[in-house]
Amino acid sequence: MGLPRFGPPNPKAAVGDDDGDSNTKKANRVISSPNLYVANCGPAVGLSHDTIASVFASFGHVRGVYAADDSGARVIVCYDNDSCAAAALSALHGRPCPQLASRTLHIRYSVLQPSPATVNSSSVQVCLSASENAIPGLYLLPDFVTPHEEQELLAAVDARPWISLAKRRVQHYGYQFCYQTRNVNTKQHLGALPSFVSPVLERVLSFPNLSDAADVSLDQLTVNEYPPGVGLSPHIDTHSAFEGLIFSLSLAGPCIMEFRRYAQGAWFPKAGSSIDTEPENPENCTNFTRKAIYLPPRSMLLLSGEARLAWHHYIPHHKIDIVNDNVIKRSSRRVSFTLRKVRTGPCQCQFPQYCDSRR
Ligand SMILES: O=C(O)CCC(=O)C(=O)O
Ligand SMILES: [Fe+2]
Repeated sequence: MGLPRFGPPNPKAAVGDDDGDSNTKKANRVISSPNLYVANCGPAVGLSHDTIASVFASFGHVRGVYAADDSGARVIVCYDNDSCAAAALSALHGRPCPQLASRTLHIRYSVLQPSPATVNSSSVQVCLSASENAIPGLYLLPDFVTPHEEQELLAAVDARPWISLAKRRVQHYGYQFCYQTRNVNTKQHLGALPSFVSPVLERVLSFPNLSDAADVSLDQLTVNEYPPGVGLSPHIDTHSAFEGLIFSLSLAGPCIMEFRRYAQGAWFPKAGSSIDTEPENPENCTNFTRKAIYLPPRSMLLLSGEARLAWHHYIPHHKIDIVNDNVIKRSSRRVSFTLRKVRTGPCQCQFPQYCDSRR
């Protein structure tokens, strides 16, 4: 389930701002909350959530400290009641705090935000290994290619034409992927996968965790190049388009990948619409379980079974990721090689609510 949601503070709710604005002061007197929005404070400025919690705990029981956004320098501190928040605000706002590296904190009351659009994905616990993440069928192998091989793969794709999408660039091999239908045209074979990817394909054959029956005759490659701050919307790779194993090699830079298991399956019909109309954007749906994993450069991710068929995967649109209180900057680009096998018959999986072959 998503974490508690706290919107940005009401701009009229600032307390102690010395702006002499009588409307602001009036608003300050009437608005209070057990939640504080604290700026100039967070992992990006060297203050862990635990350290922040211990300082704010002098004013009452702290229920939690959450990232307020993806800056790493603004947090939400939640108390049990308004009076603790008021005491912390009046003691700590606007002056250097010796226990927090003498930073001057800027504190306002925060308000609960009803819109799901601001769910803060940076505050989900990010796992460093697939076993810790514990989604059946998800595997991550670090150092799948060497730094030298990484440079060769990047040089190979940079020597070939990129297709520019709105926010990122792509290349397709084997079969063209169509973003409108989220499918491939199986009648239009572009040819064998290029030779620069052969060492990767060979190594995939000995990927641990593959069953003897696994079909790893991968025939479709999509190369994605993400600039910093660009991610990918939540999606399940179309069941009818691709078989059950999806490999994704990360190159040049890291990211986190979030996984969401939606209670309503993969189809989000808008209220009043028929099941055949355009699905609602899953980012507007809130009823899901979430997990996240850190993908370092040169690692290979395998999505199989439940992880491939029933969980949406998503790359948050962040310039930094917060992993165990550490701020990890997205580099100037991340390039991924997604390797799949195009499906020829309908999917007959165990997850009909996520399967377009059953619609
Ligand atoms: O960039 C990645 O690692 C994932 C790409 C992806 O999910 C896709 O192309 O469907
Ligand atoms: Fe995908």
